[in-house]
Amino acid sequence: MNNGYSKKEFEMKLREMEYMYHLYHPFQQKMNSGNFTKRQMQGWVANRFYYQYTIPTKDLAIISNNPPIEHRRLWIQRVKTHIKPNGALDAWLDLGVAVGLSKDDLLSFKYVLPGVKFAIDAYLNYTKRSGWEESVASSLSEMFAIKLHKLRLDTWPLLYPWIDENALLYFKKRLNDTPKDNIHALDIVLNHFNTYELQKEVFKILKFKLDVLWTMLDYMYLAYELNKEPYFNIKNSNTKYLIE
Ligand SMILES: O=C(O)c1cc(C(=O)O)c2c(n1)C(=O)C(=O)c1cc(C(=O)O)[nH]c1-2
Repeated sequence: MNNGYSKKEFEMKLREMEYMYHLYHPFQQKMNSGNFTKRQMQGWVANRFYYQYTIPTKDLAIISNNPPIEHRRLWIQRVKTHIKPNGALDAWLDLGVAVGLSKDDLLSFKYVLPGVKFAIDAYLNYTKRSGWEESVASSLSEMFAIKLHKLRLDTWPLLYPWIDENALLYFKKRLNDTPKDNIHALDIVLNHFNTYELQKEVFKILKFKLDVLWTMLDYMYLAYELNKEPYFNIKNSNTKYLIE
């Protein structure tokens, strides 16, 4: 074992960590079962937009940490798929409009809860100060996202018929791009982290990322399920995180 897991075993161990994925968070489970109110859907879409918006910045931070040219070439594609015209970010803005928000609402980030922002910023800051291979490892939670994107595409038209089906394009796009992104990221991680000590580090990194995703939903649950947004108990606090 001191020599580390084989690539196959290592990948299996990483995939086993799926049980902590935000798929199993009660807020996400409520969304998946079709029981979200319109306000909860709006809250999720507006808060998640900050994640979407940060992802390409995070990918540029990875590139700024000097991966070899062949990896830079591939990694820059991730940035492009998100920020190009009619790319993933535009698709998420369309989703926002379909759930009753304006693009300006999303781009102002006025509904982003502080706890959600702190969690996402922690991810971005991690990639700014870590080696590029470590940061690539932190993207691996995306291996588990494919199931979620597919589930939303399959079930939302029935569960949430008030959302225009064309606005689900974001999930279609990610279903197309995520498998390619995952193969590249996993290839880097499996090759680079090739001793037990290094592999143990990757388990910690992936757990950190799972914590980021779970924590985002904790704060949304507090605000949109339990109605305890920041300063909720303070009279005249004039809180601006709530969506009417
Ligand atoms: O809807 C989801 O549950 C989900 C999760 C994740 C993830 O696990 O980080 C990503 C995405 N979606 C996603 O759409 C996306 O573009 C993405 C990029 C990354 C990353 O860390 O580089 N994660 C995710």
